Amino acid sequence: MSRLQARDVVRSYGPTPALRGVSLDVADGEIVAVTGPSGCGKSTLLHCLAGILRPDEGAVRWNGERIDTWPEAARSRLRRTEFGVLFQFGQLVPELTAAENVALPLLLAGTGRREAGRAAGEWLDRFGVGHLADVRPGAMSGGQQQRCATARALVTGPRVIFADEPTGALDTLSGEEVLTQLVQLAREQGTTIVLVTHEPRIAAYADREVMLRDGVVDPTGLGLDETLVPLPAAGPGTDPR
Ligand SMILES: Nc1ncnc2c1ncn2[C@@H]1O[C@H](COP(=O)(O)OP(=O)(O)OP(=O)(O)O)[C@@H](O)[C@H]1O
Repeated sequence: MSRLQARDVVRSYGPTPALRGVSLDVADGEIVAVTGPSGCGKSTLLHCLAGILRPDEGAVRWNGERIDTWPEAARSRLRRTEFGVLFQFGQLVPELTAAENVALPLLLAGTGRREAGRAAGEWLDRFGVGHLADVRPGAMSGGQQQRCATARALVTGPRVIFADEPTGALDTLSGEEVLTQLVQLAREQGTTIVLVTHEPRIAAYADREVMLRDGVVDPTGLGLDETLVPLPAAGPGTDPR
């Protein structure tokens, strides 16, 4: 079943069109990579799906309900509960320790301090950074910060993780390690992932790749201009039989 759906989504920034009519269905537990060249609208689509941006036209549905028409407070609540977001730079709160950062979404959702602390420790352990529980982001490597940020995105048990180039700031090895862990944990819990990336190696972790080009889904899926794709020869005299 497709629990997350975009229908004919159009979005511009002033005079600049970013999405020119994108439809996408994401099934429960599916891992979808959104790829395409720089500026093709990947981040805008992710932000529209996650309820961060509102489309100018079209609809975004979650569980069959239109969320793009919800007021900001309701969309923001959705992002604290059923949705989780993860960006290129983990955006950890610099004044808080790793454990406090990971516990934060739970505390905001009303979980008690003790339970939030316990869950934060458990998630930091799962990402191999339990020993950094009392360390602040400034004293961690980029990879360690991103592991903490990933733990924070998963701690509330979201149904969908929206990740925008989540490993883009890391070297290849650290990036793939973080991603492997994210994908493995998501698969264990049946969490859906919508992942924006321009790296084919990263996209290969997904079940499916959706390629955008100039604000629309590329029907060739190859990033090629359809008019340049050679068609099989046809017509009189060209029948290969
Ligand atoms: N805040 C903004 N203000 C004005 N134009 C914007 C803004 N954000 C994006 N755009 C424009 O919208 C289009 C789509 O941008 P978007 O960031 O969605 O693409 P992208 O595929 O994610 O790009 P990249 O891979 O470079 O991050 C681009 O032409 C971009 O310049």
